[in-house]
Amino acid sequence: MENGAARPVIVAIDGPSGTGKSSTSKAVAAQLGLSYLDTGAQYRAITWWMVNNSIDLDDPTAVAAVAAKPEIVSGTDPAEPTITVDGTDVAAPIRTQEVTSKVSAVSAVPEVRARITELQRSLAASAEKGIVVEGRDIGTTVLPDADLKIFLTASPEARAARRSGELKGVDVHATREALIKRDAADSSRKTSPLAKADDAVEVDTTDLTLQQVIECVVTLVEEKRTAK
Ligand SMILES: Nc1ncnc2c1ncn2[C@@H]1O[C@H](COP(=O)(O)OP(=O)(O)O)[C@@H](O)[C@H]1O
Ligand SMILES: Nc1ccn([C@@H]2O[C@H](COP(=O)(O)OP(=O)(O)O)[C@@H](O)[C@H]2O)c(=O)n1
Repeated sequence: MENGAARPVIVAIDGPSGTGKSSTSKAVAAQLGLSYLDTGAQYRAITWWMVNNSIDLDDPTAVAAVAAKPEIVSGTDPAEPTITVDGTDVAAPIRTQEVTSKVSAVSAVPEVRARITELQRSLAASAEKGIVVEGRDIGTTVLPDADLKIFLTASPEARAARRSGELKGVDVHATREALIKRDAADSSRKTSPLAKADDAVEVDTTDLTLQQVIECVVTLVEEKRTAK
C-alpha cells in the first residue's frame, strides 16, 4: 500500500431484527478504529418526530410532505454513538414499543428513505478511517460499493430470546410475533427492502456467541484490507 496509509474501509452489515447487527458493528468498529453508524436509529428518530408531531402515519402522503423537516444528527463514535432530532437527545425515546411498532410504516415511504440515505452516504464519505454501517439496505442500496458486505441471520426463536432478554418482563412469544411482522413489512416494501446483496457474506449467528461473530467479521475486514 502506498506510503503505508490505509484507505478508508467501508463495511456494510445488514439483516433482520435481533441478528446482532448493532452489537457486532459497534464492537468491530471499536476494535478496528472505525466510525459506526446505526441506520435503524435514524429511521426510529424520524418516526419519533412524526409521532411527536401527530403526523398521520397511515397516510404516506402526509409522511412524505414532512420528511425533510426534522434535523437528524448521528454521532459515529462506536464508544458513544449518539442521535439527536432538532438538537434533542432521543437515544432513549426512539426505543419505545410505540416507535418500534410504527417505524416500518415510516421507513417504507420513499421520501423518508431518500432523505435518510443522503445523510448516511454523507457520513460514510466523511469517515476518515472508514465506517461500519448497519441496517437493512446498506449493501444493496446505500453503499453498493462497500469493501465488505455482511448479512447476519438467526432463527426467529434465537432472535426473540435475545430481544426479550433485553426487555425485562416481555413475553418471548409476543416478541417473536412482533419481530416476524416487522421483518415481513421491511422485506416486502417497494423501496429498498431488507435484502441480502448478491456479494454479501451470510453469517448465521443462531449458534454463535457474540464474540465469535465479532471475530468472524474482524477477520473478514482484515482480509479485505490486506487484499486492497
Ligand atoms: N451471537 C449472539 N448470541 C447471543 N446474543 C447475542 C448475539 N448477538 C447479539 N446478541 C444479543 O442480542 C440482542 C440483540 O442484538 P442487536 O445487536 O441489538 O441486534 P440487531 O441490531 O440485529 O437488532 C442484544 O442484547 C445482544 O447482546
Ligand atoms: N437501513 C435501514 C435500517 C432500519 N430500517 C427501519 O428501521 C427499523 C428499526 O431498525 P433497527 O435496526 O433499529 O431495528 P432493531 O433490529 O434494532 O430492532 C427497521 O425495522 C426498518 O423498518 C430501514 O428501513 N432501513
